[in-house]
Amino acid sequence: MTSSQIDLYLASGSPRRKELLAQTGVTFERIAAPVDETPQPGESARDYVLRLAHAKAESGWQAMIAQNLPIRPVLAADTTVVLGNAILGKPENAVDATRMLKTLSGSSHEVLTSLGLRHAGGVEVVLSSSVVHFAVLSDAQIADYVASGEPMDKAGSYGIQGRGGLFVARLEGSFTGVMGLPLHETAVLLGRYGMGFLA
Ligand SMILES: Cc1cn([C@H]2C[C@H](O)[C@@H](COP(=O)(O)OP(=O)(O)OP(=O)(O)O)O2)c(=O)[nH]c1=O
Repeated sequence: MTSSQIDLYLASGSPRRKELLAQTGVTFERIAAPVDETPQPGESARDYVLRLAHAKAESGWQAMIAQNLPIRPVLAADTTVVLGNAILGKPENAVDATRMLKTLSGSSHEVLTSLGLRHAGGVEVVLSSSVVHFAVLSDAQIADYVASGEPMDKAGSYGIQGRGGLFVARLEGSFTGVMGLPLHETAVLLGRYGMGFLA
């Protein structure tokens, strides 16, 4: 593929986002976009997740400029699990993953995924919200799941697309949004800029 055939950059290290974005029919390259993911004091989960998508897209754009790369739009996303007032990000270790899974067991939580698209005219952000109902999990099920390693790089310490899907009794919303990149919203956003299958 020549450089001029590439539509955009994906500012994400997430393998899920790479796999899902390919389904929208766009061609892309990844670009590294490190950002500090610490929530600000008193920040709501919605404000937090939108701020991070914005910051990741902007960081990718600045990396493109700094590296003298061809100018293209930059897409980024952020996924956060919200339980009551608590924002659950990726676990720090197995103990943290166990703690999160115990709080999610037998209750419902919200999963927010924000998209940020940085282009020459500025940044556009979009939010996808889903409600996930978890079954009651036994201590042994949680210990087994944590030992599998699957929770470690995932917000809320589970992956709906993997073994974590066995814990999901019901989902209201977007399966791909929970997984990290809501396909419908992504395709509509990119389509507005003439990219992908919904252009
Ligand atoms: C809830 C849930 C999250 N996740 C993942 C998606 C994201 O990769 C991760 C949330 O962390 P994010 O900070 O959104 O993303 P990331 O650090 O993995 O990647 P990047 O910032 O470079 O784009 O959790 C799943 O894979 N399945 C799930 O069911």
